[in-house]
Amino acid sequence: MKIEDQFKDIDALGDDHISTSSDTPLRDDAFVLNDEEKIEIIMDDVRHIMETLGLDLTDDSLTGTPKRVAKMFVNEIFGGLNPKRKPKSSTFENKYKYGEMLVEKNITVYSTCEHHLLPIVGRAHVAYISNGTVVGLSKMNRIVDYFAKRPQVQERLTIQIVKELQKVLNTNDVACVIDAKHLCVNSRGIRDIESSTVTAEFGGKFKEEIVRKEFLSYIALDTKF
Ligand SMILES: Nc1nc2c(ncn2[C@@H]2O[C@H](COP(=O)(O)OP(=O)(O)OP(=O)(O)O)[C@@H](O)[C@H]2O)c(=O)[nH]1
Ligand SMILES: [Zn+2]
Repeated sequence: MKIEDQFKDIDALGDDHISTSSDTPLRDDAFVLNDEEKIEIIMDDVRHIMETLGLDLTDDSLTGTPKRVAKMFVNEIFGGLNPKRKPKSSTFENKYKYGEMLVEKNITVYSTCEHHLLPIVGRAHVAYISNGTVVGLSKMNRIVDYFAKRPQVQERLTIQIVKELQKVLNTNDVACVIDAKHLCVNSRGIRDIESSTVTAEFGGKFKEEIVRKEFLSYIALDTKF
């Protein structure tokens, strides 16, 4: 597929092409290969890593691992790199004139640290104040999951979720707090199993102290996983 054609696809999905610092750093040719082609190449790469480590890939427990890992990378844990997987967010008119903030808390986050390719596991709490548009609740879970399914740093994940919801809801009044454990900190390196990381992005009215405090009061008791 020609690069211009890929961009047509992405345009159809409503992605911006002016890359900003909160965008995942992608190469210009990121979508030249299709998913099947990527799986074939990654399979060879994983096999190479395993053989270099001295593993015997003829063992019946190991023989399927390269293909399994390649499929998992492309279709699952890094599936959110492909804009074709971006969830379509159904929105509705706020006919009932609900004027307070809506908070969806304890959204499960499974992501992958882009520095070590180890899991990030936690909870996202998302809030918005309607500007006349309402989004289906599950779409917020789907947006969190879509951006989580990329190599990530937690700061960028938090910002990407807020920016996407601001676009979907046509308002700046969106906030997200994520509390997550990074296995690169918990299971290796410093091996601090207790620590977790909190990141926050407050847009529009959520920058006002009183609004921010209300949001934080709703989630305060639930930052657990
Ligand atoms: N800011 C930020 N840092 C992260 C995130 N995930 C992992 N890191 C950090 O990225 C850093 C990478 O630092 P390096 O010194 O290159 O890696 P390292 O030698 O494996 O470091 P140690 O983990 O301290 O052993 C580490 O300090 C990680 O804890 C994240 O989401 N945000
Ligand atoms: Zn890491």
